[in-house]
Amino acid sequence: MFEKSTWIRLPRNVVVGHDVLAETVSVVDDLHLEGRPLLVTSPTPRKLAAEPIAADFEERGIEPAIVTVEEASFEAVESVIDAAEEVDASYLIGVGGGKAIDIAKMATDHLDTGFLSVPTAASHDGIVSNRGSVPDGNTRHSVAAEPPLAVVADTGILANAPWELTTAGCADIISNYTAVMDWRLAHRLKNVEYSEYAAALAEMTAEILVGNADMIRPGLEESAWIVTKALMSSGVAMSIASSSRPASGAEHLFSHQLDRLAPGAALHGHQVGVGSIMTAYLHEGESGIWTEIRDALASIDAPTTAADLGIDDETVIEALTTCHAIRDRYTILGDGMDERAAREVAVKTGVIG
Ligand SMILES: NC(=O)C1=CN([C@@H]2O[C@H](COP(=O)(O)OP(=O)(O)OC[C@H]3O[C@@H](n4cnc5c(N)ncnc54)[C@H](OP(=O)(O)O)[C@@H]3O)[C@@H](O)[C@H]2O)C=CC1
Ligand SMILES: O=C(CO)COP(=O)(O)O
Ligand SMILES: [Zn+2]
Repeated sequence: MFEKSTWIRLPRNVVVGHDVLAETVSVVDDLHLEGRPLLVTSPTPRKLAAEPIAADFEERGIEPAIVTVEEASFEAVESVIDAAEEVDASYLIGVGGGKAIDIAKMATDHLDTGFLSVPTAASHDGIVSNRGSVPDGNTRHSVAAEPPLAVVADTGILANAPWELTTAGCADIISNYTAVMDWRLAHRLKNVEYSEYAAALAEMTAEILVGNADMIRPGLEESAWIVTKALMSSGVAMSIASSSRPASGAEHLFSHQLDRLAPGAALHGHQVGVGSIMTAYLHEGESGIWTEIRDALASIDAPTTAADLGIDDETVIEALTTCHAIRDRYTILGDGMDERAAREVAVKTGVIG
């Protein structure tokens, strides 16, 4: 008897383009959301986007509340939950980079309300996904969460964000190549649940981005459009899989370990990009796509070496040889890399000197 079932949760509206920030209230109307919104933002995006959105609500006679978070932490999530209860918020709107959006996402999970995602930086694929990532003790990887009810991605704001944030988002997408390689390996060796649709979508997202890498340049809204669509697709792949597997393999384990060993040294996407160069080499060897991944990252000024990340060689080796143990997720790293082997792959790929 066929008993399989799945529940794929996706945003109802994804609005991307020039000046769409001004459509946020209309997006709320289209969701038939009533009551008072709580805007969750951080200092820079507050002026850029949260306050203009608040003004639009006020013009409609709705008095939004705004809470500003300074760092990604569970204390910040708690403060947002308290603020939402205090103002009796009907729904949340995360306005900012990954920090503001993920804190809104995690708080929403607790409050059982919906939230909108208004990214001001195309810095990683959490802007539309059903995954939330707030550092929790030693845990740095994402946990299951509700995807946003809607996403409003203003390409003008995204194009004017610091270029390094956009290249981090690009690198996070490019790393889908190796994430899917690990997912397929885990499925073949360990019978890990696998979705060809989610894998194909995640891989295609990386292929399209790499194929358009030469069109991705600072300050161009067209570039922001390409990157944002890729981040959306990657987030949808995670929602289809109900897992971050389509977008997170050994390259992410490496990055999460760097978050512990060298906190704040580099952006998430940049770390996973460098990790992807090395894990692609582990999967396919000298003649594999590791050089294409490295060259695609280099073509958009994303880091390709430890030095580019501002992380010393020994920390890279320590992360590479220990990161297999931080999560129950089978990857090409198996039960852990030998130090000499780690040094060899890091040197051969040019990641360390
Ligand atoms: N859910 C998921 O799948 C994932 C979630 N994450 C999470 O996302 C966070 C990392 O995302 P990231 O976006 O790098 O972090 P932030 O939200 O901290 O943004 C990075 C920096 O960019 C600034 N900023 C944001 N938008 C703009 C803009 N338009 N113009 C100028 N500056 C801007 C922020 O300002 P300010 O300092 O004022 O905030 C901050 O200094 C982490 O908390 C991580 O845990 C990471 C990967 C995956
Ligand atoms: O960053 C992510 C996907 O790009 C989320 O992956 P993790 O589950 O490894 O945190
Ligand atoms: Zn990522």
